[in-house]
Amino acid sequence: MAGDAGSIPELDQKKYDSDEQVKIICLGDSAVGKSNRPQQLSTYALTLYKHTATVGNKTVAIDFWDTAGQERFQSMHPSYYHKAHACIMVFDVQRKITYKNLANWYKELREFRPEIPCCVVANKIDADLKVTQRSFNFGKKEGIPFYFVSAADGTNVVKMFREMITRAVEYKQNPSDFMDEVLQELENFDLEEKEDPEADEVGLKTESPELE
Ligand SMILES: Nc1nc2c(ncn2[C@@H]2O[C@H](COP(=O)(O)OP(=O)(O)OP(=O)(O)O)[C@@H](O)[C@H]2O)c(=O)[nH]1
Ligand SMILES: [Mg+2]
Repeated sequence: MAGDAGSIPELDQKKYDSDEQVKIICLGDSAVGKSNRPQQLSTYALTLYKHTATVGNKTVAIDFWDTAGQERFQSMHPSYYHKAHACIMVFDVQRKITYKNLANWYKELREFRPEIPCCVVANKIDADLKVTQRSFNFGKKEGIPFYFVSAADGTNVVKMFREMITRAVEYKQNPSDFMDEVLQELENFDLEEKEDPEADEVGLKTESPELE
């Protein structure tokens, strides 16, 4: 695959310029449950979960971007953030450090995407339901929505995804980010096809799981 990355349609981020395509990214430490799958040696650096939803009277295709591996370096490749319309930040209620690290993830997110909607997800509540009585203040000041979730038993998962999809679509229709608009303008001028420089580094996998 190496050397021919420009021909991988999934990695062509131009598609996110069209009205019907939305990109939502997941951030958070390793093993917080972003992908909700048994621990495995990561073969793929990047997985796109594909989903379609109806928002208003429009059908929208959503790509959920999920990575394995890069989180260990506490930093993501800039292309991960590129053109993202919303971000889901996940921590594990059983591991305090993953909650503390949200601040780092949020800082990096805002460097690349200053205005996109985001939320905080407290995952694995099935392991200890008492945590739902605790209050987690991260993001409160900024008004970032917070969800108690169990990816394992499905609690709040569909609700969270639905709300994030709606917010992503709203953001796309009405970006509050001045830089977004400038970049969009610049891209309209850039008529040349370019090779995707980072595509060599990722193994790509796409999946279409049911959200409900
Ligand atoms: N009890 C419980 N375990 C969960 C839940 N979600 C995920 N897990 C478990 O947590 C472990 C890590 O889950 P992953 O989905 O691999 O976590 P990740 O954040 O995608 O990790 P990386 O891909 O390494 O970044 C696995 O053993 C999952 O089975 C949950 O809601 N409840
Ligand atoms: Mg994962």
